[in-house]
Amino acid sequence: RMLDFTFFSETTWTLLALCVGLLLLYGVWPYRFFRKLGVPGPRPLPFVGTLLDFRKGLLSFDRECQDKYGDVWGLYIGRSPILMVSDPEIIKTVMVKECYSVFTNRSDNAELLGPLEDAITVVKDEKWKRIRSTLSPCFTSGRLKQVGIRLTMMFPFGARLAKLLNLELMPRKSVDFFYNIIKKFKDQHLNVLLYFPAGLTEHEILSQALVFIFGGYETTSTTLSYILYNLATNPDAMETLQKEIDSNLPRDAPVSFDDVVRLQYLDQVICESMRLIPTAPRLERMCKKTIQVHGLTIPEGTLIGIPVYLLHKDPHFWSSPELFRPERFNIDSGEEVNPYVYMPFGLGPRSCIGMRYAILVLKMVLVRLLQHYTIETCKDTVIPLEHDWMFKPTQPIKLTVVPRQQ
Ligand code: HEM
Repeated sequence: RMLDFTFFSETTWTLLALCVGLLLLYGVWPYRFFRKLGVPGPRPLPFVGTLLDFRKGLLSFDRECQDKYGDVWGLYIGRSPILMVSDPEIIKTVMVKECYSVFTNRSDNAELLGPLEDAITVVKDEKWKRIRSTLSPCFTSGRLKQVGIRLTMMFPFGARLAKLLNLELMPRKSVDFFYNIIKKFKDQHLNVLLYFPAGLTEHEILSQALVFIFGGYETTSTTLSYILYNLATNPDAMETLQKEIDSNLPRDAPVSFDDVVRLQYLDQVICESMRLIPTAPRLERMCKKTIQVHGLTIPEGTLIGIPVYLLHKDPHFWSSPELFRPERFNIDSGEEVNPYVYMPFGLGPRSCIGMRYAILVLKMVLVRLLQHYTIETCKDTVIPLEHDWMFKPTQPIKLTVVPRQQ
């Protein structure tokens, strides 16, 4: 049946067509951005940009782009451009050299308001510098030594937290929930404030406490499960590690900070696991001032994306990148690690503040666990590990824990 065009008047049709036209124009308007800059990249679709390409998987998509366009390419997350960079020299400038002057902040994250608006991860410029320098002394090795053995005892509490935190994003309700718990705790035990250096307001202190719970717990436990997965699928490495632990530490004595620092192979296992499966597969920095970097003009307001996962597996920088070979991190191995293509905890002044603490926790837990158990694969273990587009394992990681003979 023919459409009845007389249903609307001519003027209405014209207005409708104009609206649709304007809507489409609105949808594709931002896509001039990289064209103007001369930066190549996959063709974006109206409104969604290049988001649908993520269905191919983060690594395959980034690898495909790098193969086609080189070390600098442009993507669109919806209508927002993101300039992807995999060139070590540009990465060095963005993350380290010009961190304070140009690339100080991450993207604006409108969701993190309320209790988290003062969080060190989201605050900007001078405020970030003040909070960061106030918190940094909490993470020196001297402070970590004080924390020492007590660390491992915090895990049962953490397990309960994990259940509550098993949420995709950070819904306001649960953020408020934790904020109130910490506030109550603080009000009842005023002396905990003594552990915090002066210079932060109460809201700022509580925000940081929240960030440490949200940002520190999940990352550490995810990293731990990847390490156990890599050890289980590489039994030779597991055996070497257990030998190192057994020959250096008595089985039932408490494990100290100095004990775990001495274990070199343990350190290499952690480094290699975080190379093969980085917990944070991409990093970002916002450009706050137009700048020329190695011949590339980056306009103010451009978001830079660093494809960590891609860099960690780039055959230009790693031999047999798909293999789990902790030895490559041995200083005597003769294999050089380029610091600008290896960044499991980020890079430069805005890198992870909890890195040393997290590594200490991982080492303590691994030592205690592997003294008494061997981790093995079972029929339900998915090999190789598959990730969804959000970089979460598509299937839960299932392993067998076998008690060792005493
Ligand atoms: C294995 C566990 C962890 C991993 C893999 C990890 C990884 C990261 C990464 C990749 C970043 C972004 C760095 C960048 O943009 O250059 C980051 C930032 C951060 N992490 Fe961690 N992290 C871990 C544990 C922790 C822990 C235990 C804490 C707290 C006690 C923590 C606190 C933070 C904070 C506060 C930031 C933001 C720093 C800033 O903006 O100045 N992280 N982390």
